[in-house]
Amino acid sequence: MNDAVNTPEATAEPALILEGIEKSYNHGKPNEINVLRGASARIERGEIVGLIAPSGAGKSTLLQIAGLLDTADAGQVEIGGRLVTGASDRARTAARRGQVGFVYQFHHLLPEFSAVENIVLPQLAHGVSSAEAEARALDLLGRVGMEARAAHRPGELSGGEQQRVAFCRSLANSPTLMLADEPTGNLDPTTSDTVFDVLMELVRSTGLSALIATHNHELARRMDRVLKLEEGVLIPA
Ligand SMILES: Nc1ncnc2c1ncn2[C@@H]1O[C@H](COP(=O)(O)OP(=O)(O)OP(=O)(O)O)[C@@H](O)[C@H]1O
Repeated sequence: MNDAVNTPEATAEPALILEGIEKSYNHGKPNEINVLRGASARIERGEIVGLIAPSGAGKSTLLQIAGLLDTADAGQVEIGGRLVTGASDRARTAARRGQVGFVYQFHHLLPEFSAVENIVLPQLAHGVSSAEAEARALDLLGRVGMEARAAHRPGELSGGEQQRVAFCRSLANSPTLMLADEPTGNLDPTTSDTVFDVLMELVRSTGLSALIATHNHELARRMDRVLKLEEGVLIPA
């Protein structure tokens, strides 16, 4: 196995710093809801951190802000040592595409393309040559035990296999940080267990940092440490 895909540097800045993140919805209205009330966290390079929270506590909101898909009302986000709060939309988009890989509960793979093509396409959009993109896609598929399924379309794969491909796609452009929102939440418990192991091995073998939200406390315990989102702040679990 080739470990050169994304090796963290010992002296590198933390992968993610969240400082005093606040977020409300329906601001100023009777139904205003203060979801995040000063959430702070620091994820070092190569660290895998679990995020647990009761339903509706604001886990998806937090991940979207950390991944620059949404903006906070207050507080700061730093990715790889760069302060991205207050940066232009263009700079935020560049930081998101270059540094963050997302994994969702549902795979969102393109149904008309094969597994390998689903991982190649984001790289082509990033200016990588097709030969290089295919080599990287096949390397990633090999890491999750899917090399024999590379030519299959999502509809020809099981739910767990589809999710493995989605993990690879999230790493297509060599991010430094993976953000995952219930990455095995739509799978049956046994498959979820196995596929979660595959995800952990993939993250570890590529030296990535990750923040992985799950309702499953057993899965959370497999990570380096766990944060709990409670009353709008992050506390050690
Ligand atoms: N765009 C929005 N407008 C208004 N309220 C919203 C919006 N998005 C989320 N909320 C509310 O903010 C709260 C947090 O939502 P969020 O989706 O972050 O929770 P969650 O912890 O991810 O929940 P779950 O585990 O059930 O997915 C919820 O009460 C939700 O209804």
